[in-house]
Amino acid sequence: MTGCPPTTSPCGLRVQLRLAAAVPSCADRLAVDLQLPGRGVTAIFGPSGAGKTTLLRAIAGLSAAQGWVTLGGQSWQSPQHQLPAHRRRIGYVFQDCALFPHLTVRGNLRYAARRAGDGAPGFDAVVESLELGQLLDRRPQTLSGGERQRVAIARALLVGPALLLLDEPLSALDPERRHQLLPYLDRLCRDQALPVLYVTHRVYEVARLADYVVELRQGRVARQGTVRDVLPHLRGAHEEPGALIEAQVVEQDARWGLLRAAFAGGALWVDGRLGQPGAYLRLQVQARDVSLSRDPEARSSLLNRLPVTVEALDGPGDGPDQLVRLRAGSTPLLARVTRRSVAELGLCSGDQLWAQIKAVAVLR
Ligand SMILES: Nc1ncnc2c1ncn2[C@@H]1O[C@H](COP(=O)(O)OP(=O)(O)OP(=O)(O)O)[C@@H](O)[C@H]1O
Repeated sequence: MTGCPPTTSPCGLRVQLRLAAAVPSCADRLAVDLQLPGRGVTAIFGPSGAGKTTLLRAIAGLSAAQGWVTLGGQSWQSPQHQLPAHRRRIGYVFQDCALFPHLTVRGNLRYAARRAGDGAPGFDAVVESLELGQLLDRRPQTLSGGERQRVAIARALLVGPALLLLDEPLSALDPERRHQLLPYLDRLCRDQALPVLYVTHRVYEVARLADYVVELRQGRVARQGTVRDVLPHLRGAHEEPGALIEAQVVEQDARWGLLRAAFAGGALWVDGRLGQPGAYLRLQVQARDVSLSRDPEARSSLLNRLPVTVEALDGPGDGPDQLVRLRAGSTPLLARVTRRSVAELGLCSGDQLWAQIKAVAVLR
């Protein structure tokens, strides 16, 4: 990183930070230069040890990183001054949520509400939005993991933060509870007119929640951009890579229980129970659910076929499969096919093909 001050943007979160390694001969633990949107969810994605928590703590002023942090044109940190952590108007939800065990849920929330700054949401509104009314008289140790996380998120919101930091808020939960909490998080993040940084190492959570993505590796930014552009490049442990399509429902087929959702690269039929005409849907198509054909007339049981252009072929790995990067219009898509099929179809970048899509998940 250079020693130059970043150009400040009137809105958005500007972060240019460096945190030296404990061992002087080693590379910095963190060195990032980010210009992030002023609202919506930015996923901070990366494997264990990539520096995700280190980045959040540095932005919060909880570790002695050097550089600049500016939010909405207001400087929180520069080489000349450092706003202390408690004056940064941050709501921070940790992996293990750390509620006060001697206080009830109400007591925990009231404690946060007393620290509320100007423009903080009201107690009742937050309790309602996270459906905590039935839990107010309970103590944290009597709550499920998902309920505790909802309380922790409510507590962070009650402070009236200018920035919300969520550090793997679902990681301590089993898959079912994770699934239950995701809609709360989704709604909450969309309702807030503030930037949310959401740390995760799960591609599914990125696809579900994020607008913008920063991929970290070894304390450096490996990739950043809109979720649509970055998602097909993310590899989570035991997760199939895939692409994200933002589409609008343009037709309802009541007879067969289907909806047609259109986007710049074409249209897809999806489960008719998952939306209404006119609704905007976020769709995920996994690489293993996409096959390729050169024949525009190929008869098949698959309803969804899109004209695509081959953008690139990922290098073959150890196994028999290969990932083919495609574009449907301007929308990235990904197909997993066998290396044998790549050879038999003679696939090269620039080729125009048909993508046949076996399954489309409606994320929201
Ligand atoms: N207090 C510390 N002192 C020195 N090194 C640390 C400290 N805390 C973390 N590290 C190291 O910094 C690197 C980044 O750690 P960090 O906790 O930010 O990763 P992470 O991406 O959040 O990982 P995880 O997903 O496992 O939580 C790791 O190599 C870690 O061992």
